[in-house]
Amino acid sequence: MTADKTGAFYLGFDLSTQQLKCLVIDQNLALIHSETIGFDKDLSHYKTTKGVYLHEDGTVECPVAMWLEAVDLVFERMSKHKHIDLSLVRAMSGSCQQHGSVYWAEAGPGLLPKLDAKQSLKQQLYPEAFSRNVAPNWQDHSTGEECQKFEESCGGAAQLAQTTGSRAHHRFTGPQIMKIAKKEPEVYRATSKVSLVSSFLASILAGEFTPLEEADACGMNLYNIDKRDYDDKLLRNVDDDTEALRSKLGGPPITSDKPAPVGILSPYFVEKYGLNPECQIFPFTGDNLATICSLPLQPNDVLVSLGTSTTILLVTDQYHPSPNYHLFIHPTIPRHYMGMICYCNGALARERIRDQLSETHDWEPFNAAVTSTTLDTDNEIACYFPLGEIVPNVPSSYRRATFAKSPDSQKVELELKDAFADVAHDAKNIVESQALSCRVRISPLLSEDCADPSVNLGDSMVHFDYDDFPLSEYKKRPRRAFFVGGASKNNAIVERFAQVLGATNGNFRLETPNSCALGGCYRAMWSHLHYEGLTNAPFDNFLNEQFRWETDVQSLGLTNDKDWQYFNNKIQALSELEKTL
Ligand SMILES: Nc1ncnc2c1ncn2[C@@H]1O[C@H](COP(=O)(O)OP(=O)(O)O)[C@@H](O)[C@H]1O
Ligand SMILES: O=C(CO)[C@@H](O)[C@H](O)COP(=O)(O)O
Repeated sequence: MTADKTGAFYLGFDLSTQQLKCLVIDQNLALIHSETIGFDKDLSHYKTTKGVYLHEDGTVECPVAMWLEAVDLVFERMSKHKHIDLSLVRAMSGSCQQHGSVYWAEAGPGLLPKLDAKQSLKQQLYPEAFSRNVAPNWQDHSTGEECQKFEESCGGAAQLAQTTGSRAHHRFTGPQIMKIAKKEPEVYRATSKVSLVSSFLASILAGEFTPLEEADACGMNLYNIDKRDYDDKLLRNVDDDTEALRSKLGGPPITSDKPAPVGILSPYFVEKYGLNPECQIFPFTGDNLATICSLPLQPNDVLVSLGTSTTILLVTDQYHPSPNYHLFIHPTIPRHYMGMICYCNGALARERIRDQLSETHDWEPFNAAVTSTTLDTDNEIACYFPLGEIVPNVPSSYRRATFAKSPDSQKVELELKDAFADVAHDAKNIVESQALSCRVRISPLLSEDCADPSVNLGDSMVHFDYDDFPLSEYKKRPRRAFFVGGASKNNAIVERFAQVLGATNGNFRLETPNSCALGGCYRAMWSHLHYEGLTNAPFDNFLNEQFRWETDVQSLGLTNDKDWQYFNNKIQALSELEKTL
């Protein structure tokens, strides 16, 4: 398994909420090894619960010293592994939980290049290097006031989304830094630099402070995506002295325009763990952004994650922001964006209906209803939100209706119902309406040339979230759809989603439990080869050619046009139904 001396290894990290993971791939993109440090288990002296400290006021934070220990521990374990020759590692990259921030003291950045391999990272950096011992975590929801201020400062949620790609969110770094500047002014004054978790880890590995990475910086509510610069109006929410804040943020973020290392691996790791002294460190990014780098996703491809929540990630060249989803600059494809739509009611809502059909929690009766060709739901539409929903942004609610086209206009008329004929209808309708909601929300993010010329939807107007659209907007179909997460194992659910989304170039299922760390490996490899002049292929083409299609994905075939068109009829009905929520 050890690569020969002419071979190469690439490392991809994932510093997530509950663990630090490191994956090793070889030059053929084959996974060689995966090492995990679980925070609660391996570093139990920090007494974290699922990697964090939870406080009653909604504050959620992580101990920075724990992350330093985890970095030493992961290398220590890998250096003892007889199948991995760490001297062959050419490059590293990776991802981290998004939005979290690390606060460096005046002395901090200066300590990084002086690390002594005979001592640990923690001994040398903690606590002197930091002005704060803990980093806010993305689950924090203590910044309500700050979020309100952010939205007011630029004219509301829609305007903030227009400028930064997202409306204000508790977890976003700008409101988090604002809270610290306001409630802990002495800490803020003592802070010389602020890192995102991603640039913190890159700084430790490179042995020097490295600026933020632009794609991850879009998760701060501070970065003006159009101007590709921090927005002074938004910075002023945190600090009137915007120049001082820009300096704390480490100057302009690193862009994806041309892959270049943020540094060479710190001699600390070379000496201590036998790594290659020429190993290049490439920018680290947020975990969702790295996930899209784990697949050969090209513009207009979508990744549908059917986990506890449903999350859609897609690559787009369309900057069409909305307060209901997020847009980030793409980490590796210039002039492209990653759209991210997070639904709250995914698997758990489906499970409730499954359990009404089966006391033993068996999916079979649910699946039989979803795939049934005799169960007539043609004129039914419904929403099932046992929890408050993000998309659309509504409180917990259930709505069922039958619908018909009005005889004298293009309008659709609904008749609200308390229940359908039986629960089997709910099973079919929940999967269809969840998928249809995804279809209408991704459409504005797909390129104009994704429109299917063979269909005519007319120009009646429909309303979703903050926008009115002509129905013709929904002629667009994604290129390819990739399904991941727990429910992607279920053929009935995945096939229905595939029909509704109507990808034109195929549907695929993946088994990628480590997708963000894998994305880091691929980014490290491509960046290294590109930087050394060994490839000039753009990231998406490079990965498309190298990707291990036979082993890493299962093709689910093409969507039948008629199956996709069947759902055209329900778009107006869904729009009308959502108006009643
Ligand atoms: N065979 C199945 N059919 C339908 N749903 C399933 C199946 N297996 C798992 N799931 C769903 O997957 C969900 C968990 O997804 P998973 O990706 O493992 O979790 P997470 O997003 O929390 O990492 C469960 O809540 C369950 O509803
Ligand atoms: O906040 C977000 C995305 O906006 C989360 O997706 C976190 O980035 C998740 O981190 P982990 O649970 O993977 O650590």
